[in-house]
Amino acid sequence: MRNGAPELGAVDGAAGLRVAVVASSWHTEVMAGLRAGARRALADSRVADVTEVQVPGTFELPVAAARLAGAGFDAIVALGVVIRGGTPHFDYVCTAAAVGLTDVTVRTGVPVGFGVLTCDDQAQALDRAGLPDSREDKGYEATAAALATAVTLAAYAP
Ligand SMILES: Nc1c(NC[C@H](O)[C@H](O)[C@H](O)CO)[nH]c(=O)[nH]c1=O
Ligand SMILES: CC(=O)[C@@H](O)COP(=O)(O)O
Repeated sequence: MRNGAPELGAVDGAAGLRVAVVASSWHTEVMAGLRAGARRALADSRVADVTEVQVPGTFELPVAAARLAGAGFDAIVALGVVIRGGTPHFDYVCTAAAVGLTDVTVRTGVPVGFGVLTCDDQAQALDRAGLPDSREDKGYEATAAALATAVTLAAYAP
């Protein structure tokens, strides 16, 4: 079950896009799945111009996305994994990432795929990581969303 998400597949018209994938470094097994899912989505859509940037944590995704959005990329994919601990820190990291990435995409007009898992535990994260036993592939989903948005909005250039 994919919770109503659209079917995953190639994005027509995306082949010539210049795309940056920015990934955080926490929770390496889950992150490997998200990054692989993003690469599958890019390959399915025949996107060849791909730049990968790594940051320490999910909190650092917005500043990296902002810098990349100003560097001429057509779409950005932000990948991160935040797993709840014993304090409210989880809420602050997740909110900062969501608000920060939203600000970047709206302010710059560059589509940003939100590939940040915000999970209560490791099992939830693994189930959404696009790994062999995962039910969902959030890395693929976020990438396909960014590509599709970039293609759609190209017709409405500012
Ligand atoms: N707990 C998680 C973090 N925390 C680190 C922050 O993202 C940030 O790097 C730090 O506060 C320094 O600025 N990051 C994740 O990506 N995932 C977590 O579960
Ligand atoms: C989401 C996090 O930052 C997490 O590592 C914090 O764990 P804790 O709340 O136990 O400090």
